[in-house]
Amino acid sequence: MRASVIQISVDEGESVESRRRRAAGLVREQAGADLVVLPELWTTGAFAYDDFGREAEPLEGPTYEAMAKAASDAGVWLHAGSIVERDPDGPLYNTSLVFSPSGDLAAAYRKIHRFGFDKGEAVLMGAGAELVTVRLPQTTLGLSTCYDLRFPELFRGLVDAGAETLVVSAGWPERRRAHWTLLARARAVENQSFVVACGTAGTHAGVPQAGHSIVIDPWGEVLAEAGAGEEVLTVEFDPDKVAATREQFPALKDRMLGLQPPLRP
Ligand SMILES: O=C(O)CCC(=O)C(=O)O
Repeated sequence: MRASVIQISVDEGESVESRRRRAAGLVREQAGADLVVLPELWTTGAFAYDDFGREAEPLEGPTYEAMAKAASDAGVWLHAGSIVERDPDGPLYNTSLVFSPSGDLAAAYRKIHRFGFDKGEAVLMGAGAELVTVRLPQTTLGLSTCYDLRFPELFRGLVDAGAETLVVSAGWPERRRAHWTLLARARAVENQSFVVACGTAGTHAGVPQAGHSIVIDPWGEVLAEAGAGEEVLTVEFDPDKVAATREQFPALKDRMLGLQPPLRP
């Protein structure tokens, strides 16, 4: 299986419209890949909180249109990263879109863990409530977005729902790059799954982005890692390695579910 991870640069100097055109062009160039992945909020930038309201779009808005067409032009499964979704009956959401090679929407995932504590995304957006997996011919994807990476129970839930390849679409800041790499590898090892983690390059809203998109196998080995700048990371991997790893080292079978807190403090 071949995956292309598009670590696009998100900088204020470029308009959203121009970046959308460029992203669509980069997706088209990946014809022949099985899976193409874009990062979180690459239209506005994950930290451009002031732009969220202005750039919010309905689910089937301009980014949806451009990405559906790019997926079908390239004939690839496309995780199109996330958009600021304006729900007509509710708040804004940080919503990831996955398209099939015919350009149909296969899944939408609303980010569950919002970043910012008591500001930014955490107050500007609503929280998703549903885990989302997507069945591809070669593997089952489990979807997550950026800050979700810090919450291992979300990934366990995805694995319980059948995920074998955990996709992390992110706009992770350079300041915490060490956490990004460490947590991505931990999620791969503990879940005996591939991790395909796609971040952004560039600087927006004064926040330099980490880049360093990374693809990790179920044993925790790094198959490919990007640098800091804009880059398309292309990697081949064997999806059967998930079943083989889980069989050879069946740690997931030793889970002790329903542990109780201590009886005495
Ligand atoms: O958890 C982090 O350090 C970064 C999270 C983040 O930037 C986000 O979720 O947008």
